[in-house]
Parts: sequence; C-alpha cells; structure tokens
Amino acid sequence: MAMKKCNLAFLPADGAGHIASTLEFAKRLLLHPSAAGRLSVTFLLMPVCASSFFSLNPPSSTTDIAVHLLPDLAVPSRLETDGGEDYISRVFQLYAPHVKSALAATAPAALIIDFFATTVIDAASDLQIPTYVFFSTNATFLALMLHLPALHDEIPEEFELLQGEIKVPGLAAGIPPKSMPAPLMNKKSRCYTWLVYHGRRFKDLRGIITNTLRAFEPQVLSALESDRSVPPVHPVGPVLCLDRGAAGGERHECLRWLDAQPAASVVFLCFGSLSRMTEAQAAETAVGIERSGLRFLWSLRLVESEGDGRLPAGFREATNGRGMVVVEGWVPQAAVLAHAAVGGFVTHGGWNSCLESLWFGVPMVTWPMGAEQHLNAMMMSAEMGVAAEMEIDRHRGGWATAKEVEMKLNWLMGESEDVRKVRERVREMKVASRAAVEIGGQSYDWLESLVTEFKRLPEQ
Ligand SMILES: O=c1ccn([C@@H]2O[C@H](COP(=O)(O)OP(=O)(O)O[C@H]3O[C@H](CO)[C@@H](O)[C@H](O)[C@H]3O)[C@@H](O)[C@H]2O)c(=O)[nH]1
Repeated sequence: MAMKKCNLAFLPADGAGHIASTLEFAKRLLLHPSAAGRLSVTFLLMPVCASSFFSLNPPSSTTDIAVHLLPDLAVPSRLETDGGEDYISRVFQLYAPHVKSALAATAPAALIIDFFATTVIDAASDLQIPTYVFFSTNATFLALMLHLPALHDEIPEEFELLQGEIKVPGLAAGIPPKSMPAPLMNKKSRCYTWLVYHGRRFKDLRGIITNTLRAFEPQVLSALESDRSVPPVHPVGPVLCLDRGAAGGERHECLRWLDAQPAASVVFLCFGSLSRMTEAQAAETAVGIERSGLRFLWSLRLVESEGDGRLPAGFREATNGRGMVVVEGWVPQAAVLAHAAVGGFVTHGGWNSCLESLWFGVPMVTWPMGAEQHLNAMMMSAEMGVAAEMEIDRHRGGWATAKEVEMKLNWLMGESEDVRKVRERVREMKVASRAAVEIGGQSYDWLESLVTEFKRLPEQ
C-alpha cells in the first residue's frame, strides 16, 4: 500500500519578488532526495496572485503541486492603502477566515506563509496546524523585524530624524537613518504599523525559512540561532528562479544584442518588478549614462501617468549602437546577468536581484527605491563588500544626479583598486552561493533537516 504523503500548504503573496522564490522553494522540498516522494504541496492561491503564479509555469505534470483557489474577494485598491506593505497585509487579513476554511478542507500537516501573512497564524493554530514563514529576503532584515516591537517602544521619534544609529541584536554595525527600510521611515504610516505587527507575530511561528546563506550573513544567523526567544531559523538560500520565462518562446532581443557586445563591457540597469522611475529621474539618469560613454542595457519602467515616457532629446542618437533601452518591458534578468557581455549591475537592491547578481558573479551599484532595499544596500557594500551605493537624496524620493550616475557607472566598469577588490569578493560569493546548495552544502543540509521535520509532523 502506498504510504500517505505529508501535505504542506503554502500561502504566497503576489509579486515576482515573493511568489517566484516561494514556488521554487516548494519544488526544492519535493525534489530533495530525502523527501523520497513523501511530501506534497498545495498552494492556497488568492485570485490576486493567480496570474503571477501561473506565469511561472508551475509543474502541471506532477500531482505533487496542487492549487486550491481561494474565493474572489473585493480587496482594497492599492491607491486606498498607505503602500505595498499595507496593501498586501490587509489582503491577507481579509482572507484569514477563508484560509481557515481551506485548511480545514485540505488538512495539511503544516502551513508555510509569506511574511506579510502573519494574521492567518491564529486560523492555523485553531486547527492545530503549525505555521512556518518563507522569508523571501535576508536575515539582516529578519533581525530588524524581530527587534521592531522593542524599538517601537524605545524610540519615540521618526527614524529619519535620528542622529545616531539603530542597534539591532546580531548586527555587527548599527543601522544609520540613511539605510533604514523605507516603510519604517514614517511611524504614522500603516506600512510601519504592519511591519511592527509582523515582527511581533514571528515569535508565534514554528520556524522561519530564510532565502539566505551562512556565507553571506554568518554573524546575524548565529545570533538568531542562539536567541531562544526566536523560532528556529532555516537558511536555505539562495533559492533562485533562474529559468523564468525560459520555457519555449523566442530568445529576448536584449540577449541577441548582448551577443554582439565584447565580454564584460555592458552595464545592466534594472530595478525589480515593482519600482518605477519618475520621468524627471529617468531623464537625469539618461544624461549620466550618456556621459559615462559606456555600453549599457537599461530596463526602464516609468511611474504611470507621468508624461509620455520620452527620454531626453538626442539620447538615443548619442548612444546609438552602444546601448539598448527596454521601455516598460520585462527583461529576462537572470539570463542577462549570466551573459558574458555583462560586467556590472545597477540594481534597486531587491533581495532576489542581489542573490542573482552574486550567483552569476556580477558586481553591483545599489540604488534602493523602497521596501527593505536601503538596508540591503548597506549590507551589500559595508558588510559584504560586493557593491557600492549610489549617493541618493532620500528627501527627494531617492534622487540621484546625472553626475553621480556617471561617476558610479564609471567606477563599476573601471579598474580602480577599490572595484578590483569588489570583483574579488563577488567571485568568492559566487563560489559560496553555489557551494551552499550543492549536495552536502550548508543550505542543502538545512533543506534536508526541514524535509525530515515535515515528514515527522503528525497527520491532520
Ligand atoms: O525586468 C525584470 C524585472 C525583474 N525580474 C526578476 O524579478 C525579480 C525581482 O525581485 P527582487 O529583485 O527581489 O525585487 P522586487 O520585485 O522589488 O521584490 C520585492 O520582494 C523582495 C523579496 O522579499 C524584496 O527584497 C524587495 O525589496 C521587494 O521590492 C528578480 O528575480 C528578477 O530577476 C526580471 O526577470 N525582469
């Protein structure tokens, strides 16, 4: 008789930065040799997540990943909310009773949620189902979130106005105001309130699975492991979705353009799945790019309803032949970073982008635009030495001058002693990333221990 499988329910968030790594993590669990066909997965899918989920081509040939579609509820429009963190947290809160019904119907052994979904923990615990979080970013931000409830009580003023640094247990250096995550800058915003709430609720989890690896954050991971008030932390990264959009279809024209460029000669600029530039910033950036004289590939998304999206007069002519701008499009970022012609990456510092850049050994300039990206930027430069930070004016929406863009691009693609050191560190991190997920690597072993833990969970 076939042995009953241990079913794990996943509750993902919308958005490429969250859902892709969550699905990839589920696949890795199922494919881990120690799972030995004993695990299955059910995605509890809110209709707002459906299009991004199905665009990832989830395996349909296997019955081990099932989808349970949650009802179509009237969710708040993004414009009615204080920002992305408020929006997604409220959507999950609205769905909590429906998640409970879905859990009662599917009876999984455990629930694995997005980190904005902690409002459903109670629904699962009412049914004696343990909840884990798949934390789609790094342990440094995790440590900050866990510390937020205490910081909230200790510090009355806005982080933005602070003169000093914020000390967080486990972090080697304090966090200066310029590196504080954007949603924490305004204590009156519901984005701030939600982050404090989630940080508090993390303590009620059975485990925290993070998309990071020991080689990137040894100190903070050790501190979290030795803190008895924190649930067990499982660093299983890098969990990367590298074949996104690779199934069928034609090779993207930007890859064909890269084929014709010399090795390591092109600087790639791309700012994730959510960030958009104002037209004024795009025009300023274009001047910096043009003056740098470098070859470039620029994935540009503009704030909707802002002007007509035209770049400054003469930009395309001045850069004809040495650059390509993909406007409002989706470039296959992983394939671009893997391309031999790419020598540097200007990124908003979303965690998946940082992980992908290091996986392919590409040094970065970080230009944070929201979420926890300012903290990631600090981590990439000050802690890990794999990037430099764009000097930006946070009081002016993260404005960077043309001069600064020109200087940082030339630094990134240049031969200074400083950038050579960065390239050396990046090479080391590339090796470490790959070693972590190979058989016997630290992240591989963490995955194995999780598989064992899941297989031992009592059946519902
Ligand atoms: O044209 C594009 C743009 C993006 N991507 C991919 O989309 C993902 C983007 O993820 P990420 O770099 O993490 O950025 P965001 O989409 O902004 O992700 C959100 O989620 C991340 C994980 O929690 C956070 O680190 C970010 O700050 C948050 O904004 C990456 O895999 C990219 O390769 C493409 O393939 N093509």
